[in-house]
Amino acid sequence: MARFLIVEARFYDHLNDMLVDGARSALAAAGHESEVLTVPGALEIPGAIAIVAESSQYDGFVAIGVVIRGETYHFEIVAGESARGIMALTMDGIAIGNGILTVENEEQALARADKTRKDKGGEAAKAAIAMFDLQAKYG
Ligand SMILES: Nc1c(NC[C@H](O)[C@H](O)[C@H](O)CO)[nH]c(=O)[nH]c1=O
Ligand SMILES: CC(=O)[C@@H](O)COP(=O)(O)O
Repeated sequence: MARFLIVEARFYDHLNDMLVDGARSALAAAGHESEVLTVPGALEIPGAIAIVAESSQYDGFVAIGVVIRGETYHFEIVAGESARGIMALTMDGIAIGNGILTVENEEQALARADKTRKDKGGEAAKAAIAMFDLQAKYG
């Protein structure tokens, strides 16, 4: 049994609830514990994981968020930089699954957040577990 922290950017409540539900279900199904930490937006997720990882309290992290394209270049910044930050932490050896949706509209987000459909929260949790398992074997 390992301990995972789900770091969620609570930007769209209903979509977040669905993604977190999928992540928690996948972690529980694999026999792992999970807690949830909420941050304002996807750009805060990598920094939050970096801070909490210093404490060594968790074995892995699941990043959860939703970025929906608006009218400006902001979408590219939030989508790209959150992924870049998470990737950098992954290369530092932190087990992370990236469940930040980067979509054109709410319909796309709903299909991906729903755990009976694309279940991207559950998928990210399974990726975090896979990276944790890899660390346990080779780390
Ligand atoms: N537009 C979205 C954001 N934007 C907010 C940023 O993530 C950040 O919180 C702000 O710039 C302060 O640093 N965040 C999302 O998670 N989703 C969006 O669609
Ligand atoms: C992430 C986004 O693109 C969105 O939330 C921001 O919208 P806008 O570009 O219309 O300010």
